[in-house]
Amino acid sequence: MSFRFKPVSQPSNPEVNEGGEKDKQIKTLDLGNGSQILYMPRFLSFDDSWKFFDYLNSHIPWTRPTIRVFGRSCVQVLSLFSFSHAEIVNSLVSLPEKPRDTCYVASPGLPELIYSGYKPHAYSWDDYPPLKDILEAVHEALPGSKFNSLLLNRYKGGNDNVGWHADDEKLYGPTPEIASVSFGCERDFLLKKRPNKSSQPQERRSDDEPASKRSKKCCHVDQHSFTLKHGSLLVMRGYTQRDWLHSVPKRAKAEATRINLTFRHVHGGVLG
Ligand SMILES: O=C(O)CCC(=O)C(=O)O
Ligand SMILES: [Fe+2]
Repeated sequence: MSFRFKPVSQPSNPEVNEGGEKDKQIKTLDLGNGSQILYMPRFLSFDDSWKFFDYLNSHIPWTRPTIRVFGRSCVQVLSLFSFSHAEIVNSLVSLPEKPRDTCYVASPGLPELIYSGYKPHAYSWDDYPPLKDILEAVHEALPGSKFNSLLLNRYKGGNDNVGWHADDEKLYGPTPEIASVSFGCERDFLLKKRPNKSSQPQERRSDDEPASKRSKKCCHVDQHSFTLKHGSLLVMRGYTQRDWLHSVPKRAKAEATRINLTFRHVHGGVLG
């Protein structure tokens, strides 16, 4: 199964902030010190994006890894030896290890991905042809980039989320480029600067300003937020994974499902 579709084309000058036509809009955000974000709200058309959403929702082998924990009070856990084997087994409950469904797709011969202590099975692109169509569109929009792996996330409502983290695993190299395509329910994507180890404020600050104002100024440039739209593409580049954290927080009002694809390049495989 493969979809024919037209990616919304890129404006001739991708450096232009909020380029001419609404369809072709690209926003670039320079985070400083060699980190950049690029955002195309209408990367794929509305209708194609719903086709992809329906396909992915029903065909991807989504899993939500669980951990088995003893479902009694902590005090009782301390005296586990007083329970029979059957009692212990009956008391085990499964808790979600990740608050969202995930799946991993990768080209053959790549080093295994291990993240947050979890080693996902690597599925093949050939099993899910529409993923190859989306990959092709991403490559077309980002000339010179080459992605060979994909982490998929499904958020089945406002409780599903991803906490603050950076995708800074060694196998992505020192300056990973991550291309993130979103379908379905809009969710907030937050970025915040990692604490500066030297703890020296980088901005000039005026000491006769009230402290509340100073901290407001400081936090303003150290945090950014995007509402990731259906069919959008967000790219994290340069040192974003080294210097910034990102998250998709819980949102009580986001009742519908969102599917997100994050394309990455793993070093050291057949494709190098
Ligand atoms: O869902 C998103 O937009 C972000 C997902 C993410 O950060 C990840 O998979 O590492
Ligand atoms: Fe991430």
